Amino acid sequence: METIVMSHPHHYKQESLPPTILALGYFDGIHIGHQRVISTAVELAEKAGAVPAVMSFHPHPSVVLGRADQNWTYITPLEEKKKVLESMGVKRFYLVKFDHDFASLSSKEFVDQYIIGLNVQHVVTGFDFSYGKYGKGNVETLVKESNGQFAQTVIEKIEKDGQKISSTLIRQFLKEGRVQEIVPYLGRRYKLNGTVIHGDKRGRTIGFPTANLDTEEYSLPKVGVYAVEVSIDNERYFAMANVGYKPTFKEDQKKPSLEVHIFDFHKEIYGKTVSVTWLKRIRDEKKFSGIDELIQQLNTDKSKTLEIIQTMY
Ligand SMILES: Cc1cc2nc3c(=O)[nH]c(=O)nc-3n(C[C@H](O)[C@H](O)[C@H](O)COP(=O)(O)O)c2cc1C
Ligand SMILES: Nc1ncnc2c1ncn2[C@@H]1O[C@H](COP(=O)(O)OP(=O)(O)OP(=O)(O)O)[C@@H](O)[C@H]1O
Repeated sequence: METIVMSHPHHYKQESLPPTILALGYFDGIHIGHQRVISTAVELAEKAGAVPAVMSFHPHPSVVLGRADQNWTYITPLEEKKKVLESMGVKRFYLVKFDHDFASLSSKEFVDQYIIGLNVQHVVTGFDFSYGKYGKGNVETLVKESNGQFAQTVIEKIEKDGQKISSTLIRQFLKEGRVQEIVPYLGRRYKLNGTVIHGDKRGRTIGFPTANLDTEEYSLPKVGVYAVEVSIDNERYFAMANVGYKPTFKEDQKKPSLEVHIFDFHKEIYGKTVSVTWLKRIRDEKKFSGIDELIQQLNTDKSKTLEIIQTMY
C-alpha cells in the first residue's frame, strides 16, 4: 500500500493516475461500520479494474479543534491503521494533514482541492459522513460539489443492539473496561502495542516479574486487572495485565501505566515490542496494606486468568 501525505494548500493533480475508488472517513478503530465502507470500495475497485484507495485525516480533528484534552489517544494509531487497511486490500492511502487551515476549507474547496485531481471514479462513505468547514458537507452535497464527476455509494447505518457502531462507542467500552463486549463492534479483539521500558524492578523480587510497557498513542482500558494474551517476536503467551497507578507502592504517579506478567516466561525483553490482546477484566486495582497481601491477590488473579483462558480457547 502506498501512502500519499497531503498537506495544505493542496493541488494534487496527476493526469497519469489510474481510475480510483475512494473510501472517505477518519476511521479510528476500523470497526465493523468502517470495514463495510472500506471493503465496499475494495470490491467496487476489483469489479472495475480500478485502484482501491482510502482518504483519512491526521491528527484526529478533536485534538486539533481543541475538543479533546491533551491526552487524546487512538483505538488505531496511524501505523496500526495503515496495517489494517493494507490487510483489507487497500492499495493507496491518502493521508490528509488535519490542521486549522484544512479545517477552514469550505466543503466545495475540499472536493476541488483534495479529490478532483485524484481521478476518482466513485466515492464510498457512510451515511453520516460530513466534511468541510463546520462539517457542512454531507452525502447529499458530495457528488453535486464535484459537478457529477464521480459516482457515489452510501453505506447505510450499521447498528448492533440498536446502537450505531462507532469509534465513540468503542472508546466508551474501553473507558468502562468492557473489553470483551468490544469484539462484536470492532470485529476483532482490542489489541495494542507497547515497548518494554524499565520499571522499578520490584516485580521480580515478589515473584511476579512484569514487563512495563510504553503504549504511546494507544487508548488504555479502564484502570484494573485483566486477562490478556501477548505476542512477542511472533510467539504467543498468556499473561495478566495491570492498568493503573500501583497505589500500594506509589502516591504520585500521574498517568496510569500498563504492565504485564507473562506466565512461564523469563526472557530479557527490554526495548522489544509486545502486543497485548485484551480478553477480560478481572477486578479493580487496590491499595494493599503490604506486599504479602498483594502477592496473595496476584496468585488469585493468576488462577482466575487461567480459568478465563480455558473457557476461551
Ligand atoms: C496482574 C497484576 C495486578 C496488580 N494489581 C495491583 C494492585 O491491585 N494494586 C497495586 O498497588 N499494584 C498492583 N500491581 C502492580 C504491582 O504493584 C507491581 O507489579 C509491582 O510493584 C512491580 O512494579 P515494577 O514492575 O515497576 O517493579 C499489579 C500487577 C500485576 C501484574
Ligand atoms: N456504523 C456505521 N455504519 C455505516 N457507516 C459508518 C458507521 N460508522 C462510521 N461510518 C462511516 O465511516 C466513515 C468514517 O466515519 P468516522 O470515522 O466518523 O466513524 P465513527 O465511528 O462514526 O466515529 P465517531 O464515533 O468518532 O463519530 C464515514 O464515512 C462514516 O459515515
